[in-house]
Order: sequence, then structure tokens, then C-alpha cells
Amino acid sequence: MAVQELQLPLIDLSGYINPKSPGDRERVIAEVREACAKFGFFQTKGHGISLDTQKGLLKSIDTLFNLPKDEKRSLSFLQNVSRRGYEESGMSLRDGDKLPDSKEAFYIGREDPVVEHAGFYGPNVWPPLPNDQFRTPVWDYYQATHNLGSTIWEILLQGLGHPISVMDAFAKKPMVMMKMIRYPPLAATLPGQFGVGAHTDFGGVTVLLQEPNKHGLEVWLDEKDGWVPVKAVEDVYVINCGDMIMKWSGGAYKSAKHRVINKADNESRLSCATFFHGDVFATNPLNPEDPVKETVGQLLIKRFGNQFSLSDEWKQEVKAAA
Ligand SMILES: O=C(O)CCC(=O)C(=O)O
Ligand SMILES: [Fe+2]
Repeated sequence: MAVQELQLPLIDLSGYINPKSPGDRERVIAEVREACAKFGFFQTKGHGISLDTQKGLLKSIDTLFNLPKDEKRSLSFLQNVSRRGYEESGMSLRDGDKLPDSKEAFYIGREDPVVEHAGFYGPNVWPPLPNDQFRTPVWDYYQATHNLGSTIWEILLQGLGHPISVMDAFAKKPMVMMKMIRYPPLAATLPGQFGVGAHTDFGGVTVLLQEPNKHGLEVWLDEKDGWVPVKAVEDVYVINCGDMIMKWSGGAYKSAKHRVINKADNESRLSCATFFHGDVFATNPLNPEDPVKETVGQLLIKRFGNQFSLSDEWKQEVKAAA
């Protein structure tokens, strides 16, 4: 059942980014706290990312996925220890799903010159396209959503009474992964196949851009016992919290289940999710008194360890360094 009438809160972040009066920041902090406590999700405008930057990104994603199949396959993320690069349609299958996701995706992250710490840091894979058609607009966009993700973390921290300065230790060298996605038209998917099957996000803050008017995202709402469609509106971002935030906040902020079914029969749908986690060795910033000193890297290995070709030696390094 889809709960058509319900809308996620729409929060104007300009009150936090460019406050005009003393109460503006406090108001936004309270709105975000409430939305993340209730839904784990909200929509936002006034986020400071220009429409040109968003359009440049969407155009680049389109260019990338229109490359010939073989060229895309030669950029496979399976060949890259940091899992940067191309994921073909049909490669993600979650426990409990009958069919794999129909989406194809391309991953980038921090641009570090050498592979370090189990591959959580390392260089990106860039497709052989002119810089102005891909790398430049994509990197501009990556940095813009990196900043927005950091701002949301600041807001979430303050929402639980912590100072912004906690971010200094948490995000000196944050792992920020960006996933560019294309969903095939509904008519080209199998009966019962999802674009992305129901899941919660792993970690910190997710900053999601949906191609305008290409609806498809649905969020599970416990209290309605149903899926809420989240409209794809131009210049409006979707923000959500992952499992790490839910765990670290003691449940004060929720990590909600969501899924994607491209609603258009004959058109593909583009989206882009930036996941702002934190440093590989960072511990809980939402409760610095947390007696469990589990790190971001340790949680990543718990969740994704089997999906990465991480060497045991590297895994041990990240696991041991709590
Ligand atoms: O494409 C979307 O709208 C959502 C994608 C998503 O949930 C994910 O990649 O984790
Ligand atoms: Fe997700």
C-alpha cells in the first residue's frame, strides 16, 4: 500500500547556512531533529547547491551511462580495491529479494593518491571522457554534496546538544562515497524487479538528488505501515540517516527503509546519492561517552566486508585500530 497523501517535511536550510536572525539556526536544528526522529528522512531546499551544478552532474551521468556496454564494463568496480567504478545492472541482490536490482551505478569517492586502510582510501576510476563532459562537473558536484553532508552532520550533532567542534576529529579525512545511478524504464524490468530493493543505508548522512519529475523513491513509514512516495522535485534534495547514525544516536535519529521503482514505463531515471560517513578510525561523535569504541571502518567491514576483496591483513589493520 502506498500512502499517497503523506509528504516528508520540507526544510529550508538557508536559515542555517545564512542565518538572518539569532533564532534561525536553532529553528533549523529543531526541524531537522524532529524529522530525523520521526521519519529518518526529510526534503530540503535552500541547501546552497546551485542548479547549474546539479544539471552538470545529471548531464554527466547521462553521458556516462550512454557509453557502449563494453566500455562501461572495462571500468568495473570489481577490478578496483576501493570499489570505485561501474556496477552493471543485475549485480546487487539483497537477502530476501527474488530478483537483483535493475539499476546500473558508478561510484567515486575521496581522491587519494594511494590505496590505504583496506582500500577505504584510494584513487578514483575516471571514464575516458573529456574532462568538461565528466570529471570536472562530477567533481564539482561531489565537493558540493560533501559540504552539504558535513553541514547536515553539524546540524544533527547540535540537535543532540554537541558542539560543532566534534566534527574536527570525526571528519578530518571523511569517507564520502558518491553513487551515480541509472534506472531502466519500468517496461524494461522484470515483473517484481525493483530499481533498488528495500534497504536501509549503511552509515552516516545520505544526500540524494533525484532527476526532476522522475519519481520512484519510496520510504517505509512504520506508523502508517506503508510506503510513502517521495516526489522528485527540481532543486529539492532528499536527506536521510543511515544505520550508523541510528545506532550511535541510541535511536534518537532513525534509519528508515526505502526502495526505488521507476514509475515511468518508457523513460530511464537518474539519481545520485552521496554518503557522508566519517574517518575510517573515527568513533561515535553523537555520543562521545559511548563505551563501545567501534569505528566507522569496523562498521563498514561488518556490513560490506564480504562484498569487498579486502585482504585479511588490511581488514585486521582497520579492525584492530579502535
Ligand atoms: O535512487 C534513489 O532515489 C535512491 C537510491 C538509494 O536509496 C541508494 O542508492 O541507497
Ligand atoms: Fe538508499
